Amino acid sequence: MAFRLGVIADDFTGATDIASFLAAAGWRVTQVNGVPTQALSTPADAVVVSLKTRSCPAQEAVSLSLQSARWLREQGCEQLYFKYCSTFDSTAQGNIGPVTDALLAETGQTMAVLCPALPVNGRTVVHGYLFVFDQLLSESSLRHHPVTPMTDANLLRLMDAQSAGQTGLLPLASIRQGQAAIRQRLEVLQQQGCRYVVADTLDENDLAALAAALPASVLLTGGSGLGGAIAAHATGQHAAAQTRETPPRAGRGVVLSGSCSQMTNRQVAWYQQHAPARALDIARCRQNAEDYAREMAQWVSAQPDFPAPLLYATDAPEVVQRLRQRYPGEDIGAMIEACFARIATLLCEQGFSKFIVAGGETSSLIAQKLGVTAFTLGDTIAPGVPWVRDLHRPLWLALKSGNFGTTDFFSKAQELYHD
Ligand SMILES: Nc1ncnc2c1ncn2[C@@H]1O[C@H](COP(=O)(O)OP(=O)(O)O)[C@@H](O)[C@H]1O
Ligand SMILES: O=C(O)[C@@H](O)C(=O)COP(=O)(O)O
Repeated sequence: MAFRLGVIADDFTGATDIASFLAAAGWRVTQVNGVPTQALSTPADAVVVSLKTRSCPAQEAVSLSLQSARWLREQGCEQLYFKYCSTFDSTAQGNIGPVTDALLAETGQTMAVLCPALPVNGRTVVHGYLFVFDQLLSESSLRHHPVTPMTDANLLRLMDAQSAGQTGLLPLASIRQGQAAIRQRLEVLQQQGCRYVVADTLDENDLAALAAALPASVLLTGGSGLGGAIAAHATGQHAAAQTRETPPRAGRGVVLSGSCSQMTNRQVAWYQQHAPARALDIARCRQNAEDYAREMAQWVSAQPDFPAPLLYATDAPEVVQRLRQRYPGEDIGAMIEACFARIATLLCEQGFSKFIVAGGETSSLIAQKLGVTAFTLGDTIAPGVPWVRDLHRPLWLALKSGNFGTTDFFSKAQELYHD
């Protein structure tokens, strides 16, 4: 069963993000979680594999990405797309570089394009520097990310540091001259020995120009912007008129926030004014994770009058930093993720059917521990954040990337419920 694009996403929020953009262009999208073991059974234009490989050891990320690539190609995928964060979230060791290198070796392609830009959410690339709205990545709140702090905005330097080859630039001037100039520039860079090409991108027109010009011989990597543009180029539509499923009002829900991004801090502060909210006590969680998770799940359960109480670990960068210093050498982030995942599992066992989750790592672990193996796409709450439903049961999730959505996001998600 041939299909156009096989996407390997390095976290679950990123996967639902790109799936929503591909679907918005009118493509049929199948989204599976983890390396699939069974053959594809439904016709699709794109298949998205969600992994949790952004911050795990590079070898593990490479292995899971290669297994996914092989499965996608066996199923008839024409072109691979490695989806990572629009803010290039990675460490000096990876995992964007090592996974890109492995995929190049696997496909026999000799060049990869790097296009994290997502203009609709303020991510642009100019002269190879990544901006978050009007701030350089390294001056934005992403410099304080608890797991992958981004302290350099130069994508060429970042890629050179974590990969085996050399990176060149496809400048805005070439992109704006159109297909011939783009291809010519790629050839020149190839002759100069570049394996990776950072694409400058300011707006949707630049993404469209790239989508039209990039040859099949180039490995596609980046954010959801280029993915959406490729689908739109194929269908001729940007926003296909489609009605998508939304969660029912009936059934209990919860908001679990494990992101410490600037936007999530605002969203948590806003939502605390509208619903019962409780902060995770990290010290107690550290002492006895199982008992503490049970206590928190009980607290959520004991708020039956509210459609979605909030539990959060979300905090300001200086608090996160202090916590790190207090427990040196401990992976506090992973411990908090595990606590949220346990709470989600306990609530699911009690019949909770709607989970609104903030944070990519947090969302990935929760979806894995809830045993969700495939999603079906629902309505979009904010650009890049759709509701998704477990393909096999009436369990709904809204998996929000740290920095996506407006201040009232958690309420906006619930405004889409249907009677
Ligand atoms: N108060 C806190 N102190 C330290 N780490 C935290 C705290 N709250 C959350 N974290 C961790 O920070 C990380 C946030 O990453 P993630 O869930 O991907 O959010 P984002 O989408 O903002 O990147 C997770 O590993 C989470 O467990
Ligand atoms: O591309 C993006 O920005 C998102 O899809 C994404 O991957 C964000 O990651 P998190 O902020 O860690 O959720």
